[in-house]
Amino acid sequence: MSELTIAMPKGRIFEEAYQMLIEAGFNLPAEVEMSRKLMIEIPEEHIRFILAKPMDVPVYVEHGVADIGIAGKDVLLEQQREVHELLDLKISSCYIASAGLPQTTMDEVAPRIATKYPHIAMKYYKGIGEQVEIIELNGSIELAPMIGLADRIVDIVSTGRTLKENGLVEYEHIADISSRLIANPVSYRMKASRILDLAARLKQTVKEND
Ligand SMILES: Nc1ncnc2c1ncn2[C@@H]1O[C@H](COP(=O)(O)OP(=O)(O)OP(=O)(O)O)[C@@H](O)[C@H]1O
Ligand SMILES: O=P(O)(O)OC[C@H]1O[C@H](OP(=O)(O)OP(=O)(O)O)[C@H](O)[C@@H]1O
Repeated sequence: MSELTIAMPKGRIFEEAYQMLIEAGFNLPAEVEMSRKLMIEIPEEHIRFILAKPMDVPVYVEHGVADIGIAGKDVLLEQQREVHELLDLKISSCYIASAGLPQTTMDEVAPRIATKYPHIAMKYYKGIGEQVEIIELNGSIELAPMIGLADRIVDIVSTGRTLKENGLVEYEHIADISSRLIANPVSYRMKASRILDLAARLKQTVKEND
């Protein structure tokens, strides 16, 4: 059996993705969930996990050091990498929206948009014919309009709690997001049967209304 290297995102996607693999019948030790190891071999399953930052998963897969990986659609839309998207796992569901202080307009010549998704934001505003200035941040995006750094933000919304607690309102719904199974195109050809088997088993565990 060929060996499969799987890039898993650390953080909020990991637990749900890991549970899906277990439900799909993979014999994975609980140690994987607790461990601080960044590379974990599971010889009985001919699987090796790489635990990466969520934004880096498509990098490992594109370069072929991981055959497959699990990544948020937000990351895939932002990075536009050469990877195959095989399956919507329907976990870590959320959406990307624009938001800002209540009753503000976008009247400025080039409104300032704070985001950690500069490509998604630029593409969205270009698509609606709005010229904007993008201010790239790495987190706590909601601070930007509160403190006068930006007119709007483009960010993930899940429960809406962060917006609400910071006195912001949502303006535009930009894209629905969930986690996807992705594959390196060469691995997909060379290890087709293993990858297709894993994708089919995972597909059976997808919860339609997650
Ligand atoms: N509030 C949320 N609810 C559900 N899913 C989310 C939420 N925020 C992000 N996600 C999804 O989970 C993915 C990873 O989020 P996570 O917060 O673990 O990573 P991150 O923001 O890169 O974190 P960090 O930089 O803290 O490691 C995102 O790419 C997105 O697909
Ligand atoms: O609608 P909610 O359920 O409140 O979730 C949305 C928040 O979750 C994410 O932040 P995260 O927790 O990843 O922190 P960050 O600010 O460091 O990106 C996102 O950037 C929002 O701030």
